[in-house]
Amino acid sequence: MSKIDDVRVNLGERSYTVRVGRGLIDRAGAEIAPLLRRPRVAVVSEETVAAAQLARFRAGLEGGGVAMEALILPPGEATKSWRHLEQVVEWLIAQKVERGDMVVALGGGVIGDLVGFAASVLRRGVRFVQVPTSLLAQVDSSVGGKTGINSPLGKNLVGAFHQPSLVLCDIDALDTLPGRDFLAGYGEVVKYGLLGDAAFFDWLDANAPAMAAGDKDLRQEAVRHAVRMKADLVERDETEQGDRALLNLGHTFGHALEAATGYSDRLLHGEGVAIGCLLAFDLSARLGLCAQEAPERVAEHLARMGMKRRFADIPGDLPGRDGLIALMAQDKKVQDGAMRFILARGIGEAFVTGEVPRAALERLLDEALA
Ligand SMILES: NC(=O)c1ccc[n+]([C@@H]2O[C@H](COP(=O)([O-])OP(=O)(O)OC[C@H]3O[C@@H](n4cnc5c(N)ncnc54)[C@H](O)[C@@H]3O)[C@@H](O)[C@H]2O)c1
Ligand SMILES: O=C(O)C(=O)C[C@@H](O)[C@H](O)[C@H](O)COP(=O)(O)O
Ligand SMILES: [Zn+2]
Repeated sequence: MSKIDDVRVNLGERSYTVRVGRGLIDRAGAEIAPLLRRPRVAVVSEETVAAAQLARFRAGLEGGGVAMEALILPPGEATKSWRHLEQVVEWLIAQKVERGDMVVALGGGVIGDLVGFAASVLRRGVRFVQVPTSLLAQVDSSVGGKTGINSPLGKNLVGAFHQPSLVLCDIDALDTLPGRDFLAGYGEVVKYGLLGDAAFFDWLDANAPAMAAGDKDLRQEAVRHAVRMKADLVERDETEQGDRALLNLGHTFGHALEAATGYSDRLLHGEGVAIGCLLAFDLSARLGLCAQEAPERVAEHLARMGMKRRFADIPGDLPGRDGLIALMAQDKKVQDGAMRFILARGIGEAFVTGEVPRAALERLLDEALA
């Protein structure tokens, strides 16, 4: 058996382990069974992931003596909706999932966020296991307990904090992930270096091309490192009263762009995050908070990885500057009606601030839209 990295998320009675390694789906039953009161689970996934990974997951469960029923939803961001939340909750009720039972989210961040939220409201809260199958879900969305759905007015505006009981990050699952989705997930990976770990950014600068090309040891190391960084922030600030907001680097811009593009495949979440991170560094340099060299390095890195980094890389029309600012004003970091941003003093040195003059924001967006 190849090496498994265990990252513990210490949150008192809500503590859990994130297991990172190869082959975890193939032995899902053995991994999950110790948590079960009876040997069955309710699995929610989506069509693309089910085609690629469900047979493996079912065999893995059965190998450990665990039976399953599955609900398969449509893929894509639009599934994080009221309609599909109702569908999941009603299906779980019809399956007679009890308070002591376990729900499993098998998929990317869309399924993890939706199913985690359904689990948080079902019978006032049932336990769930995250089996993240996208890079983004492995490094970010499966850890930390943020669950929810989108509103047409903004991303993740309806949701709950509900921590999983176990997270299984199977690096082999990434074999079937399309390249565009791998790079979108990489947007969240590089975010960790940018927000708080310049040495990790340097490591990514050297290793990310090989990682994207398929090197599994590098993938495992990147996932482990990112999960450890996220666990540290979540342990310090579970419900985002302070430092956890650093994980939102790039998201004030990115979420507005996702809403503006109708949560469609014009822009994936991680793509919006990458564009948003570059904007945050650009704004930081314009405000004299960091050297101009910092956004230049970020732009060069994203370009070398073949990632979207400008508004012009998003197909179709975008709203004007004021329309984008109106969408940004729905951000959950808004306090007393004022927007707050994650800016940076350099690579790896992000901080939260409410002090961004409106004129600077307008100039930034005008130039980005030109
Ligand atoms: N809760 C959090 O802390 C948190 C953190 C970051 C992002 N998010 C949310 O996560 C979502 C984005 O997650 P995502 O990028 O995983 O999107 P996703 O769930 O839509 O998955 C991306 C694409 O990859 C496909 N896919 C996933 N795993 C696959 C596999 N192994 N093989 C083949 N195809 C596979 C999916 O079908 C989909 O088309 C957004 O809604 C975002 O808001 C939440
Ligand atoms: O876990 C967090 O905290 C994050 O901010 C991680 C983000 O990558 C993620 O996209 C999160 O869902 C955004 O949170 P939101 O509160 O801005 O909706
Ligand atoms: Zn994100």
